[in-house]
Amino acid sequence: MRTSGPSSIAIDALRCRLGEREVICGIDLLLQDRRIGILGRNGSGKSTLARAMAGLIDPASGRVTIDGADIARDRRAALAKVGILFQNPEHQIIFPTVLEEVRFGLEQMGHPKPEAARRARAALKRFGRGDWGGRSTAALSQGQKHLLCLISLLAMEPAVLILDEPFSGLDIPTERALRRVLASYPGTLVQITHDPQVVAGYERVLWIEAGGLRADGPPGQVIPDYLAEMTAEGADAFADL
Ligand SMILES: Nc1ncnc2c1ncn2[C@@H]1O[C@H](COP(=O)(O)OP(=O)(O)OP(=O)(O)O)[C@@H](O)[C@H]1O
Repeated sequence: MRTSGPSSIAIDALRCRLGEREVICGIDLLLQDRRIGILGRNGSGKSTLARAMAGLIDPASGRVTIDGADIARDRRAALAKVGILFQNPEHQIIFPTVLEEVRFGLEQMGHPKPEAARRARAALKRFGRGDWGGRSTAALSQGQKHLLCLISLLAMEPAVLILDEPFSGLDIPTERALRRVLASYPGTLVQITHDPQVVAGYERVLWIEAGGLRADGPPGQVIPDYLAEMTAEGADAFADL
């Protein structure tokens, strides 16, 4: 892999609107850690922040740069710098065959077709799926589709990989297999999750609340406060029933 250490993700006075709503309300962060978790309740703005970090949302104001590249404005740089894995692989897979799917991102990065095909085959082989090239993407199982999305992203060797709860709904062996693939990823991983356990071993955890940063620090500091608040709210809600 090209990347060997953490990238520098700079989020400056970021505000994002969806329709009439301001969903990210002024976030400033400098992230230089290899493993970063993002926690927060439903609707707090985690996915919107992730999309802005991947350059998929044009901020209302402020900006996100990764290693100096403005991710929303410089699409070619964005493709090399950052990849994002969504919860539903159906939203990510667009080609009828596996090889076309893996090759596409590489072509978008500017690799000529033969080089893109060579890299795509090499990536499939690296993950023990050298025989998948001609397979129909529609015929893959859910777990296989997740793996294909992961291989397609890793083939592009992004400096930063953002995971927007990609493994919810997978069975335990499939999730463990995909996590093993990710554990060896040398670049920066940003993992969005509701489950603090998933990011307990990470270097840094961000807690997003109502579009802002509620807490930021090592997991040992942020997770207990997050759990205490979520548990207390759960108890209150139950008392109201
Ligand atoms: N297209 C849209 N137009 C207007 N508001 C939207 C749109 N998409 C999402 N929102 C709202 O923006 C807020 C943040 O959504 P976002 O998906 O970023 O939250 P989240 O923390 O990822 O939530 P979850 O954990 O449920 O996935 C939510 O209140 C949501 O209802």
